[in-house]
Amino acid sequence: MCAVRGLTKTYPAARGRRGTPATPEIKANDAVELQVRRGEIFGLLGPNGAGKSTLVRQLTGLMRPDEGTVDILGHDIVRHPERAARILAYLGQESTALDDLTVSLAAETTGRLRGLDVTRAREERDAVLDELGLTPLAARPIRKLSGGQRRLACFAAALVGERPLLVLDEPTTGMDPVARRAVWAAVDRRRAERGTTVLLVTHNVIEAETVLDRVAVLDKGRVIACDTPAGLKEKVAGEVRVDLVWRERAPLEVPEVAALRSRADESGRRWTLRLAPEEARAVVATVTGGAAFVALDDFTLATPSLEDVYLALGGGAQQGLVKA
Ligand SMILES: Nc1ncnc2c1ncn2[C@@H]1O[C@H](COP(=O)(O)OP(=O)(O)OP(=O)(O)O)[C@@H](O)[C@H]1O
Repeated sequence: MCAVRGLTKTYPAARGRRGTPATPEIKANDAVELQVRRGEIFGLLGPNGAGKSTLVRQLTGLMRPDEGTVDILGHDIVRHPERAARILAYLGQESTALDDLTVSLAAETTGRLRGLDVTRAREERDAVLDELGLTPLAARPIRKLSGGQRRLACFAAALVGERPLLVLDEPTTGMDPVARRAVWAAVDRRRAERGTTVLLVTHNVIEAETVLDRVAVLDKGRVIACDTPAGLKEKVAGEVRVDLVWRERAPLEVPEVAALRSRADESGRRWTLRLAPEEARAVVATVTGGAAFVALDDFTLATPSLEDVYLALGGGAQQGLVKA
């Protein structure tokens, strides 16, 4: 469906103007390889600045790579970037030229631009607005909507005049749970009924875990892991996550607690530890008995989530985990 080989993109260095520092060149994508299968919901996960948006802008023909190839449904997108618009729908992070239109007209116009006749464009517009619960907002200009509503309206427009590949860059940012569910239901429905393939950029690992078939983790422009969520989780399967929430503060006067501190990620009253199962048992025994227990508000033990994988991989410290 979509094959990316050796994709490399470097943003050139910029000389600083008066008072502003110069910026060095940045290799935003470094020999990226990806294979997305038909009908798959494929995720691109990675920290800020990992190179996800740069990658999708090249896949969608909006930016030319320095090196490498992008093949989507047999089309060479690097040589023929204009073909991308015929085979994929792209929802970028930025607001679009549609912002000045009403929700209804944005959806209809997108359909018309994609070659639908007026009747068909209006039928699809009405169906998609209804599906996403946007009918009450149909007459409102997109520019005057809330952030989450605007995002949903742009998503709706992207769905009119169906394309076999949907490329969504952080589609649910700013959305409330009802809108998020509507988005994932719409994505799932298209995949089930029409075999639509979805490439999804996200930071939201918890959300991603439930919708993705496979995920590539990007860090500093390179793919450092690519597998199913379950496959990725196996890589940290030896670990258990222990969350300790203290009532007011950690009882550092208890030597066992003080000894744990260097291994904990601290966030307010919460300590998060990633431990081998037997260590986790020992920690639970310590904090649920004696002086530490008095200071403890809550604790949980959990098997690894995709978020743990993301954190384990995100630092780029475990590059040995790459799996093609
Ligand atoms: N137009 C640009 N000029 C110069 N550098 C850029 C440009 N766009 C992005 N970069 C740099 O390239 C790197 C990759 O950026 P990119 O936007 O692709 O990351 P991302 O993974 O999409 O991040 P985020 O999750 O924050 O959206 C970053 O270091 C960024 O600062």
